Amino acid sequence: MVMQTWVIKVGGAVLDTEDAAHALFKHLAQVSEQDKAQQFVVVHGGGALVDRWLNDAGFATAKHQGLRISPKEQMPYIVGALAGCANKQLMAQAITAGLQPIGCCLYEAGLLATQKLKALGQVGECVEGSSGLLPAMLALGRIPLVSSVGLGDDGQLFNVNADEAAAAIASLLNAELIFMTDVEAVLDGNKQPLHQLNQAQIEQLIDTGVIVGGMEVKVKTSLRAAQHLRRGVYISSWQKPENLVALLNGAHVGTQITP
Ligand SMILES: Nc1ncnc2c1ncn2[C@@H]1O[C@H](COP(=O)(O)OP(=O)(O)O)[C@@H](O)[C@H]1O
Ligand SMILES: CC(=O)N[C@@H](CCC(=O)OP(=O)(O)O)C(=O)O
Repeated sequence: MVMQTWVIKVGGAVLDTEDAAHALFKHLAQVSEQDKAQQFVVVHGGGALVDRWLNDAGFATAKHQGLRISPKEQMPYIVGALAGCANKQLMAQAITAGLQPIGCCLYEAGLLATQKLKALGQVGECVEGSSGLLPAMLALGRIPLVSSVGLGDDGQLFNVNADEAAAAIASLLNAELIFMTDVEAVLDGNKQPLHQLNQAQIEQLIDTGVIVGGMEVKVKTSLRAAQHLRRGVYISSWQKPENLVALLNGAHVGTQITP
């Protein structure tokens, strides 16, 4: 059987809406049950949880072009929130939805991390590692649930943006890539959904301040991934789990970022 692999990135805000992750995983469980030729890797964020944990610990936190500046002393909280709390809470939702997840971070998935830019502290970017375990997990019929915490070959911990982590994993597996965020689509200046975006349109929307913040990282990462994978990448919302099913069935919902 020729398997089609999907990397589904779920924004961490899904944990702040009761039952949202459970509903999303239930839809995924149904598709898995119906179509054995599709396999899934879920990559998750947790930015909102990191905000709360850092605030509770008395730290100020700031972002530079959508990336959280990550000083070394904040890493225990960042790693705890992402690879600990968010990962395990999502596992719980996946299990009760009927899936058999395996929680892990980028290292087990086959990616190493290196420092992105000195000024950003422990913000990492992915480089290919060795002997990733994702194919083995998938062959066992399990769903890898990957946090965006990275490790360097020198043992340093890194905070990788979860959109970038998902794109790196899609590239590693030559997989289809879907971003499930908290908006149904990328919106234009009049808050209307955009169904398709290419490089020139993206640059124009960023230059005019229509696409900002987390969405700027997401569309830039999507464009790079689409160009590398040589196919469209989708952005849709976990608030509409039926959209995920539609995308897995080849329908066109949300925003398609074209190479
Ligand atoms: N043009 C845009 N269209 C849609 N959302 C946008 C746009 N510009 C900025 N955003 C913001 O980006 C957010 C999604 O990015 P982010 O919070 O990083 O999501 P996630 O946590 O799912 O990765 C939206 O909730 C919205 O506030
Ligand atoms: C470097 C960087 O920005 N890391 C992100 C990782 C989590 C993330 O990306 O979470 P969402 O997908 O929920 O936004 C952060 O610390 O917020």
